[in-house]
Amino acid sequence: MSDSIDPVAALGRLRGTIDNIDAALIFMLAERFRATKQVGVLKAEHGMPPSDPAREEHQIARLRRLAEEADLDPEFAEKWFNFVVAEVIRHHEAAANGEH
Ligand SMILES: C=C(O[C@@H]1C=C(C(=O)O)C=C[C@H]1O)C(=O)O
Repeated sequence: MSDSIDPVAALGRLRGTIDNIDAALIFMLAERFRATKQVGVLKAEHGMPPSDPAREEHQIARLRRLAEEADLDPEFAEKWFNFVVAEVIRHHEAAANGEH
């Protein structure tokens, strides 16, 4: 019966799950940036442009498909991707300017 649920305990359990997911996201983002920073160095060393719009277009299409499958708003998935890529490009430009 829902009356027998302790709402404070339920909130605590859900927040524990949220905190674990937030921690996993931070670790995954750190790994992603570790990889993209290496891409930035590679591009800087070989005179390649920081951004690759064709690659990004493919990634966005793929992420939107995955988001739909996962019942996540594809618009949000695209916004998240563009937010992360903007930071990646900033790193790549810094690497190209010898700031790494
Ligand atoms: C990491 C790269 O550089 C940029 C950043 C991307 C990303 O963060 O996924 C994708 C394409 C590029 O605009 C790459 O070219 O693979």
